[in-house]
Amino acid sequence: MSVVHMASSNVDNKDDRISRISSSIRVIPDFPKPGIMFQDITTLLLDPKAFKDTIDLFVERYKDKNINVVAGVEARGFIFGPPIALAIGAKFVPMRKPKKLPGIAYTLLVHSCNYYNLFSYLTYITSFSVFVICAFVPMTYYYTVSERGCWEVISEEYSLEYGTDKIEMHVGAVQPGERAVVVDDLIATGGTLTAAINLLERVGVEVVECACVIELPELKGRDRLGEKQLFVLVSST
Ligand SMILES: O=P(O)(O)OC[C@H]1O[C@H](OP(=O)(O)OP(=O)(O)O)[C@H](O)[C@@H]1O
Ligand SMILES: Nc1ncnc2[nH]cnc12
Repeated sequence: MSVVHMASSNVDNKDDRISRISSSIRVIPDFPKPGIMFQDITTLLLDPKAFKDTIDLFVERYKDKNINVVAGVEARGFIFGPPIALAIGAKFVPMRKPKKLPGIAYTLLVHSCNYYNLFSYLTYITSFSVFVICAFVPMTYYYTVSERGCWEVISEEYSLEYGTDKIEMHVGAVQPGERAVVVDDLIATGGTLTAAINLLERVGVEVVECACVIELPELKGRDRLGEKQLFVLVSST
């Protein structure tokens, strides 16, 4: 296995926590596709000191910045985001992969995909009508009149180093004017973080910064974020 050396990026080079974090990340060549040097953070999680140092460095940066929301991108942002959110007294908002969050649009979609022949179609029409009367109307009332907004899901598509994907968020999870940090394990092309920023900004949230453990500078994800600040602990060289 070839070793990719990591160098500290945004944080103080003299902080010896960085070298421990850096050396705890395993690099796996040709995964999941030939040519990809996969940065595997599962080995960082096996080292409690490196894991704690990682969280501490983010907490030190964000604890006095009046952050209300830590948004974590599925899946690996769900590992680093929650401990940061708890430590700085912010809420954690999961940005999920498609069809994981309950929402009106997906309930209808799932029903329409399951009916193929005429009998089933009639059954579908009947069940759909019952669904509209029994569920849709109260649900619409629930999220428009009650102002909870919990059922509305918004999504953004994005391209990756090795494919395309989509992330989704519940609209009612955040409020206009709240201040957010978006957390993920790694920035490559910047597509994922850009999609997360777009989702939050569409509902009026101020994205203060993005925070990642690892940056792959060759893929120029930082450029894709434009003016948005990016804080990373280690950078591949
Ligand atoms: O900067 P980008 O080019 O957008 O790539 C970075 C994203 O890629 C990885 O996730 P992946 O999509 O592989 O999903 P996973 O965490 O569910 O494995 C990583 O955890 C980031 O979320
Ligand atoms: N090289 C890489 N290693 C780990 N996760 C990634 N996501 C996108 N590129 C990646």
